[in-house]
Amino acid sequence: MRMIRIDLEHPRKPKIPLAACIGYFDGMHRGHQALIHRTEELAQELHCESALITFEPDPWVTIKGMSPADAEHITTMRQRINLAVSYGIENICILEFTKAMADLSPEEFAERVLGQLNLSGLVCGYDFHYGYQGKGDSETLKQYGSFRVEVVEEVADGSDKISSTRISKLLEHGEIEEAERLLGHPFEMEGKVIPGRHKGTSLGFPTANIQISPEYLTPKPGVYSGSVLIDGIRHPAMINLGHNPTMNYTERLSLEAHILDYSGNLYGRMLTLRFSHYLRPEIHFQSKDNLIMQLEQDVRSVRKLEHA
Ligand SMILES: Cc1cc2nc3c(=O)[nH]c(=O)nc-3n(C[C@H](O)[C@H](O)[C@H](O)COP(=O)(O)O)c2cc1C
Ligand SMILES: Nc1ncnc2c1ncn2[C@@H]1O[C@H](COP(=O)(O)OP(=O)(O)OP(=O)(O)O)[C@@H](O)[C@H]1O
Repeated sequence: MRMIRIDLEHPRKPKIPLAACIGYFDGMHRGHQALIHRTEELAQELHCESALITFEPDPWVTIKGMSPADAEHITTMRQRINLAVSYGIENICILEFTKAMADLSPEEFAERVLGQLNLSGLVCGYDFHYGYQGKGDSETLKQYGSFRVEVVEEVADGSDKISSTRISKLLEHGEIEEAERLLGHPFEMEGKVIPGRHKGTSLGFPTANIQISPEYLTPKPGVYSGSVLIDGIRHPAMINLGHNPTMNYTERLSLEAHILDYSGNLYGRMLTLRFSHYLRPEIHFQSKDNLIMQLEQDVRSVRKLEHA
């Protein structure tokens, strides 16, 4: 995989011709995957490499002045890149999306930004808009670009388009199975394992505490069944996104996982928590023993759901 960073101040031109798709691609859902698939076909047809063009930061941050911490996503930039590569994309082009770039007219954007990319073909969705006030679309791309433009029709599920917004809402309501169906892959949150307060160990349920990237949206707080991949082995896990009211209340939401059938030191490692089912809300128990009884019940639920 090759990373190509594009900005307005330092124009450059990669030597290899590219067939690319363009967008923000939060979640890399089934609609986005349709674009990737078409891009790979086009790359073969035009004898060039495949690429995905995306923006940093989120266009909402640049255009609407939203703070980066308020722009919440299903996937981090790192996950979007890894997913694109896992679906076969060879080059990732990141546009440094400044106010100056956002203010370019559709014609200027096609020339000064896309013109830097040695494009033979460009794939976009039927509703893709770009350029100052979103005035550009696939027709202006055909008009101003010196490459072939392909438009992918709407990928819908039921009567509605599959969209990042639709999937975000499902996650905020804890509807993990439905989110996974529209994503076309499991919902996962990744982060570094940081020290907790060692209360979990005293309960008989040690946990890996995950540093939550500010890039993420907040899924519905509560307890989930899921799994974690460690050294090539997938372990069932029970995940808590909450405030730990019984043992050690924390103001900020904490994300932690008790990994079944695993003992070892995970501090400092990157872990990817895969969410598969919402189990229950977090409960403020009257005693430590009641919490332990509930956690034992949660282990049984996880074993059943994760077939472990
Ligand atoms: C799967 C799971 C479910 C949990 N459910 C609850 C709960 O319902 N109520 C609660 O007060 N704490 C709950 N906790 C939090 C634990 O009580 C405990 O505070 C935490 O695991 C200790 O974290 P530490 O590693 O920072 O010491 C849960 C933890 C896990 C891993
Ligand atoms: N369901 C879909 N069907 C077809 N094309 C889509 C679909 N969802 C997004 N696209 C296209 O994929 C590209 C990347 O989408 P991007 O995430 O930038 O925009 P979006 O339309 O805001 O996505 P979403 O609606 O999922 O938030 C764009 O060209 C967009 O038009």
